[in-house]
Amino acid sequence: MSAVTLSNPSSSYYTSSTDYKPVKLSPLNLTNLPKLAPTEEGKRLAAYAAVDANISDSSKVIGIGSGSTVPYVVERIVQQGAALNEERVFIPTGFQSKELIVKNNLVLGDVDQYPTIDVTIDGADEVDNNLNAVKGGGACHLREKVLAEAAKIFVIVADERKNSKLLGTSWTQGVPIEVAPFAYAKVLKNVAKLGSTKPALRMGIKKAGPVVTDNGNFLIDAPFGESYYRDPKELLMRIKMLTGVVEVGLFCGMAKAAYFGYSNGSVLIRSADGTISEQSSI
Ligand SMILES: O=C(CO)[C@H](O)[C@H](O)COP(=O)(O)O
Repeated sequence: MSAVTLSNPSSSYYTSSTDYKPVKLSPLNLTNLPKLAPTEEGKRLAAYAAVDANISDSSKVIGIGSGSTVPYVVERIVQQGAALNEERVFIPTGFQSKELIVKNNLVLGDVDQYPTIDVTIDGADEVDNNLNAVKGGGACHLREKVLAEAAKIFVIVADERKNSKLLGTSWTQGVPIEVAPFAYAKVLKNVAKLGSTKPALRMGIKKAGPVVTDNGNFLIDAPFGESYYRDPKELLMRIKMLTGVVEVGLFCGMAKAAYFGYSNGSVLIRSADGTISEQSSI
């Protein structure tokens, strides 16, 4: 992979800010890695950059999130070496990440044993300019939120398609809401009253009937108009107050940073303190 520096990125490409002045970080050295399709390349870049910057020798309890970018997170952690990883415990956010941990011979733990996690790295469906995220496209957001909240450092990794100014721009299927099964019809009515356009029970593919989460619950996808996404925290609180709702896939004010991998070989890093950094790769 050749070194790419985005010398003059269009501001709207990355951020709504017109005075886009990224801090340039030293390049990621990724020589001798197999070539991937462009989007996969972006996911791998984001994951590797996030692991390198956030998982150090002193990170002993690590939360592993869900989604298509997370296998690259585990791949990079494994590359840190068996000696370091033998001293670590890995906490999964669901079936997929549990499998990743076990198949890579990492030590499996759970959040009830380790209610304080050093670092959790997770994917997202969409992230806005203020690091608010929609999660739950993979139906794991209850455990994901517990692990994000338990973590001293919570970091999001994704490819460039997830980088938005405002939630609801690219992720149009709505806010994922985990609900107690017997209450789903009532919650559907009540999210509609809150202003959701066409909320729907998420149905299984290759399974008759609704998606059932790892916690035995159902999911509602509740789309909202643009104005609601301008204050995602308010929207989160209003949905969370509905009786029967177990957890809402809006993560507000939780992430320390989001790493977006671009198919041109660069990573954009948005931090909670407002810093925007850019890392190329060689
Ligand atoms: O929140 C999630 C699961 O609940 C995932 O992190 C999110 O859906 C991203 O998945 P992918 O990388 O496969 O698009």
